[in-house]
Amino acid sequence: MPQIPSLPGRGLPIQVHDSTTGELVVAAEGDTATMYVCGITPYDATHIGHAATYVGFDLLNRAWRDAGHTVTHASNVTDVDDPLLERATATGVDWWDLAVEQTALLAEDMTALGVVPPEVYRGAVEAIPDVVQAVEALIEDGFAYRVPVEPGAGGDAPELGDVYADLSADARFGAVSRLSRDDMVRLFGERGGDPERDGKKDPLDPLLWRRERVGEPSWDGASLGTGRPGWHIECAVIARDGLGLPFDIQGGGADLLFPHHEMSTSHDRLLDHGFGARNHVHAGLVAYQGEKMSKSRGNLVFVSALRATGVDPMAIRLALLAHHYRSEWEWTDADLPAAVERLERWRSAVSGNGGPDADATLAAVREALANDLDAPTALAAVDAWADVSLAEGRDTSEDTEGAPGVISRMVNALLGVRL
Ligand SMILES: Nc1ncnc2c1ncn2[C@@H]1O[C@H](COS(=O)(=O)NC(=O)[C@@H](N)CS)[C@@H](O)[C@H]1O
Ligand SMILES: [Zn+2]
Repeated sequence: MPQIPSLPGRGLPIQVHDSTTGELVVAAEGDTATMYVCGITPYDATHIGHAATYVGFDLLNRAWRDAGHTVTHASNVTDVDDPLLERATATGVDWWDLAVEQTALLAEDMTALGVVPPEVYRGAVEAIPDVVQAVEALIEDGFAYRVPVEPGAGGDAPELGDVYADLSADARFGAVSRLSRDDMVRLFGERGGDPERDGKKDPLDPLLWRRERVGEPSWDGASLGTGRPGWHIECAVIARDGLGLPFDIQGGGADLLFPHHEMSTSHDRLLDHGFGARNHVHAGLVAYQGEKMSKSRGNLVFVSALRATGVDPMAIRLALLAHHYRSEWEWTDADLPAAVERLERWRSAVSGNGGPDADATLAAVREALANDLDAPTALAAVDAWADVSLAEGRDTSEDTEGAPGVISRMVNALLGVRL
């Protein structure tokens, strides 16, 4: 757990951009601020896209603490899901070994990048008993139904069928993304859904429990029969159990708004008769070589590969912070040298005993972060302080004794950069 230095004074109430309304909202009203940030599907960890999203939400975590909130941050690892099984099969490795190894690599990379670890962190496999209970409750309430599995499916009592959520039970389905039905069906098909499956009441109905298939891992599903959890219900249950409902922020990259956050919010609404996340916040997707950095495309830049070159991970973090968390941007090989240079400047600027007054810079950084986590503006404020501190022949008589200490503690606590 990285130590977060205390700072003089207190930060402002943090406002973030809510994807549903497109407006700035106060991220947390109460003393305890709660956020669920979706974790990785553990293969191809940790690429720059993952890191940009997690550093983005780490800013919210840190700014919330500076504003006086107690933070409960929950997250998951999707350590069983079709893409993971497919990758394990394609590369001839055991899927569970792959999940364990990649989850450890993510943790190592996040630690190196100074990301504060979540208080609640659960794997899909570990959460299966809770998912089973939730799916049984949804069936009980008439909010879920079964679809017969194809002949030859494995497991006991295959006639029990796969379990799907009945979205018609949720009058507010669609309220999160506000997409057209056509867009929903298209995105659902592109991102792990099965709109064309026969026997479903509605093509958008999402899988809650997939019955055992020959060659696939499966677990005891009590009255559901053996099988494994669907994707969206996993996050709905881990968030509900880890944070309680409603929680303040559901977060992730922009590709999770639909279907994943729409569906998991719908499940929580049905499980808790009305609540889910108060607001939904999404990070812009990072591209590389002209396309979104993604596992399916394989155009990936890995944090661990950059670290292996000996570059300071704090420079990687600064390279990410140079872009607003919601912006879509392209990683280029020039990003890192620019960040290394900035890191070196900041380090030499705080190396003296005194320095220009730090209070105005602290206030400017707090104001920038309170305004939808505007890291680029915050970095510019520190750049300005460093420029004065490093200016040739400047008049050091106005120097404030503790200024460099305030700056380095602030850069650490609020930006997560250790100088
Ligand atoms: N190119 C990218 N730029 C920014 N964020 C990205 C990028 N690719 C993936 N992410 C984000 O990284 C996080 C993990 O992505 S993931 O490994 O595919 N895993 C999942 O989306 C699910 N395990 C969430 S429950 C998600 O929030 C996703 O939106
Ligand atoms: Zn999720």
